[in-house]
Parts: sequence; C-alpha cells; structure tokens
Amino acid sequence: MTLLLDRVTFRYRRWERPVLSDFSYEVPDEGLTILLGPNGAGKSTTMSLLAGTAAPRAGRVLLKGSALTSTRREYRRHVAWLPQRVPTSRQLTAREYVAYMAWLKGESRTGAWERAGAVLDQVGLAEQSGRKTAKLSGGQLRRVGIACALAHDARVILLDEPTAGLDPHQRTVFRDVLRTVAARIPVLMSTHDIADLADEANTVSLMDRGRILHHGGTQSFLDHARPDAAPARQAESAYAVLMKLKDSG
Ligand SMILES: Nc1ncnc2c1ncn2[C@@H]1O[C@H](COP(=O)(O)OP(=O)(O)OP(=O)(O)O)[C@@H](O)[C@H]1O
Repeated sequence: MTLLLDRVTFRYRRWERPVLSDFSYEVPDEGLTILLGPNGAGKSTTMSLLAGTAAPRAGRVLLKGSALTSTRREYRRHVAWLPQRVPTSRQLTAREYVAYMAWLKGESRTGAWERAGAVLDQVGLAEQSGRKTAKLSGGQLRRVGIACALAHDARVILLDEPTAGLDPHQRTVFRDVLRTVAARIPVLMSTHDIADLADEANTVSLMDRGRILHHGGTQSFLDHARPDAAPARQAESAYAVLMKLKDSG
C-alpha cells in the first residue's frame, strides 16, 4: 500500500504564500509513523491532503499508483482519517455515530453496528456508548473520533493529534490500541507528545515550514539527541537538535 503526495503545492484561500510548495511525502507502508513539527509547520495540511479532504493546487495525491481524483469514493474507504476537530452529530449516541460513519465507509448496517460496539470498547468508551455525543467531554469525543477511524477496514489510518485532551490513563489506553492497530495497518499520526510516543514509532518524520527536515527510522532520529540527554528526554533532545541544525543551516 503506497500513499503519497507527489510534488504538491497547496495554499489556503486568500493566502498568497503556499503552505506547501513542490512538496513530496510518502507514508511508510507499515507500522507507526509519527509526524512532528512546531505549530504551523504544515502537519495538518499534509494530513488533510493525504486524507483527500483538501485538494492540491498542483501535484498529485496517490494511493497505490492511482490518482485520488479518479477514485474518490474508493479512496475515502481505504483511508481512515481523524481530523484535529472531531465532527459529531450531537443528536446521535456515541455508538450510533460511530456506526453511521462506518456505514458511510461501506460497512453493512449490522456490520457497522457490531463494529461500533467493538471499537468503542477498545477505546474504553463501552459505558458511554449509549450517551448522546453532545453530553460527552472533549477527551471522550476525541476517543469517539479514534473509534470512527478504527471502525472500517481501512488500508491506512491518519490521525491528527489524537492524544490532545486525553488524560494520562487514556493516553496509556490509546497507546495500547495504537500498538495493536499499527501492527496490522500503517498509521501516520501527528503529535506534540514526542516523549510519550517516540518509543512506539517505527518511523519519525519532522517537518517545519512546509519542509521535511528528517524522515527515517526512530533510532536514526534518536541518534541526533545530545549525548548527555537522559534516556527519557532523548526524543525531545533530538527534536531540539534537528530544529537548531535547520536554523544554523
Ligand atoms: N484554514 C486555514 N486558513 C488559512 N490558513 C491556514 C488554515 N489552516 C492552517 N493555516 C495556515 O497554514 C499553515 C500550516 O498550518 P497547519 O495547521 O498545517 O500546521 P500544523 O503543523 O498542523 O500546526 P499545529 O501543530 O498548530 O496543529 C499555518 O501557517 C497556518 O496558519
């Protein structure tokens, strides 16, 4: 499975300067890849282009060699996507909402309902599955969003800051879910929780101002850490060193 951006240029409406210019990025086809970078680096933009929710002004978005534009429905079925802000329908219960999203992606009615129950359980929301989404907390809604991304048979999963707003216990639950899922399906996840998640990742991509500064195995990323960095601080140190290198280069 190959999902990639090929020489893409993108700018937001009424903005003169493109966020991404002649930008290429290929999602590794196995395991967990974390996408790091400071605020405004272009992570969410990159992910929404990969998810097919934003369209490039130039260049191509490709899934296994076929252009997004020719197979949009098919594409959305294969690519699961958790945006930063989880859109929900306030009148539906958590289970109804997740089942509806799975149905939209091509699951049968019964299949979607069963699957919704299972994934809500997986993200620790079994007890809240009958509550209206309007009554859920921000962290619980985020878990509903994660459940939606897991609720259909996608071939790649894109998660934009999935751990934002989760309490420490839920982060641990999420890490376990992520480990299980990424063993089966490639996952690309943007995050600011470097220390938490670098251990879990197979690949680390670091971007800034619409450019990839580093892309490679987790160890090759951690190798940039200062020699005196404490083991628990290695990922943060590597991040700081690479960002500084960019400033000096
Ligand atoms: N809807 C929008 N309209 C106009 N500009 C936008 C919009 N969304 C993002 N931008 C701009 O595009 C650039 C990249 O933003 P993007 O959200 O992709 O960064 P990010 O790396 O995901 O940041 P963060 O870590 O804060 O989520 C920023 O300069 C941002 O201000």
